[in-house]
Amino acid sequence: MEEGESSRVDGSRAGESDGATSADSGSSSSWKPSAKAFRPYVPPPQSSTWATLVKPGTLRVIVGKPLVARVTKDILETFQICNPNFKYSEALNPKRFLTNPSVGVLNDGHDNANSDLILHVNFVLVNMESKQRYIVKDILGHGTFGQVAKCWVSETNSYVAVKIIKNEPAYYQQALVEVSMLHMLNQKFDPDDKHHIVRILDYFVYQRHLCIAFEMLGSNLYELIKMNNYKGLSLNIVQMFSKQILHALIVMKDAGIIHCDLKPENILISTRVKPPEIKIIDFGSACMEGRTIYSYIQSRYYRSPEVLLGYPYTTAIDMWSFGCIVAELFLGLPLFPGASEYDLLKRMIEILGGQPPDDLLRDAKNTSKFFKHIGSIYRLEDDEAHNGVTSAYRVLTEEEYEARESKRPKMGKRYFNFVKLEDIIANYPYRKNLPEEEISKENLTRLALVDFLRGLVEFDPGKRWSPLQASHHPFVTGEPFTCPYKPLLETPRIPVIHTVTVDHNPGGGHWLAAGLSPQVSNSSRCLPQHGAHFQKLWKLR
Ligand SMILES: Nc1ncnc2c1ncn2[C@@H]1O[C@H](COP(=O)(O)OP(=O)(O)OP(=O)(O)O)[C@@H](O)[C@H]1O
Repeated sequence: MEEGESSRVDGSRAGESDGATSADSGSSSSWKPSAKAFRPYVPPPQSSTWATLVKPGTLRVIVGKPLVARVTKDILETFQICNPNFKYSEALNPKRFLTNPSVGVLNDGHDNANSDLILHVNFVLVNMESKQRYIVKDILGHGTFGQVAKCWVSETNSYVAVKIIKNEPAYYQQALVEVSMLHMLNQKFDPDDKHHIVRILDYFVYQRHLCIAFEMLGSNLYELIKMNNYKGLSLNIVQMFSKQILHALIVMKDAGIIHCDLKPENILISTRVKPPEIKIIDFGSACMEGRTIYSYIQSRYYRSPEVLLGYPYTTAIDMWSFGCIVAELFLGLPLFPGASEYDLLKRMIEILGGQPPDDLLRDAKNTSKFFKHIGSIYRLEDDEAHNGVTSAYRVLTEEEYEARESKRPKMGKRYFNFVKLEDIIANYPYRKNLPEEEISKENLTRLALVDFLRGLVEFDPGKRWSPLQASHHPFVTGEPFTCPYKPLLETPRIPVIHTVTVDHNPGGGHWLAAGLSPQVSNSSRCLPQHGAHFQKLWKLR
């Protein structure tokens, strides 16, 4: 049984293949009963229906596949011959629930105790205004905001993913923001679908649930790593995905949108195209730059230092998460798998050999939770890598943290045999089948990767590279890596008032979105530099 399967249905699997059989035909009249749904025929007492005859699957245990195929062929006619009173009624089919729990306790019995709409296979979601029907076939995922269902659209002969938001005002409102931001990104910033952002197709309210239809995508990057047994992906794939994610981040920065939850689970592989293409999904936590409301954002492993410390944040937080994702694609494991926020910060400090800059620590709200202000200047342990940077703050020891917070911080296992980023990347085992002559090329690309990551997982959000700057790095462009990359400064953006107006009456009405214009920025080039960091990088070869 696959992960998550047990939670799908009350015991029985809501199989994709079942759905596909029915869906591919596009009509319920050609529905073929599943072989799993049979038990040997027992003459019914009087008038009987399908529901009284069919109990989920015993026949499969008794007979093999070919026999099942024969027995199930013309099954309705066979039943009719055996018992002329037999009537088939699809309405009486046992429902295969996709929502768990499937007991209707809210919203006149439509919703379960978690405010989720109770779905079953062949449940029909309807946009009442356009009359567009979405036939639910399976569940693709659950999340904070609700459920995502795989739905068949017979008019287009295709599947779409419909996110069905929980029937609660806060989720409804936030989901409208997702609709509005994605619409703006799709229509104004990426009309030709070239920037790796999921397409929104429709939105409507059904049974008091906001439903958002998206293009159907495939597995996410976490699943890809998992399928690869948590081994890292090859550098050319990491490079290809990095480039595509940067495309999306450039557009998002131009639009002034912060995703706020970038992680491998929210990057999906499109099944439509070859070579594989990824798309960013889940704008359910997104916000506009300069209008940041929430402080508790980003999934922990991908959380930026400024969010952790409670410092005003910008689109740069997505670049931090992006850096964490790129490292994870290469390593197969998260770079900073913090078991707690304290553990997360300690890991950042250990791996990067530094700490957030003093001006950030001075102004951040949560500094005292993690740092001690020692007044006199403190010389960081890893001076070599940071050219003798000093600080007036020292990170608390575990004991000091415990004394302050009255609880011991959770500390996770260290997975890598090396501590520093450079060493972790350089010593990561080579792919099994890597030819000898490829090794020096691989080493050089690894150097480029370290240099690339250094610009992304940079403590200082002001120094962290923008997506455009990062997109010119040799690791992304494939140019030979000859020196540490120094991006050109970006032209400051002319401040634009970003307004995201949400249509509070969805169902096919008008879209109101932000009026923005993308800003053109300088391209970047690599300037030679021969600092300690560069020499250290070359030593790795
Ligand atoms: N367009 C899509 N195509 C295929 N699967 C999708 C699509 N959109 C979402 N999913 C699946 O549904 C899951 C949940 O979607 P999403 O992340 O948008 O919901 P959420 O409620 O915001 O989740 P979270 O709690 O992670 O924020 C995803 O992890 C993915 O597996």
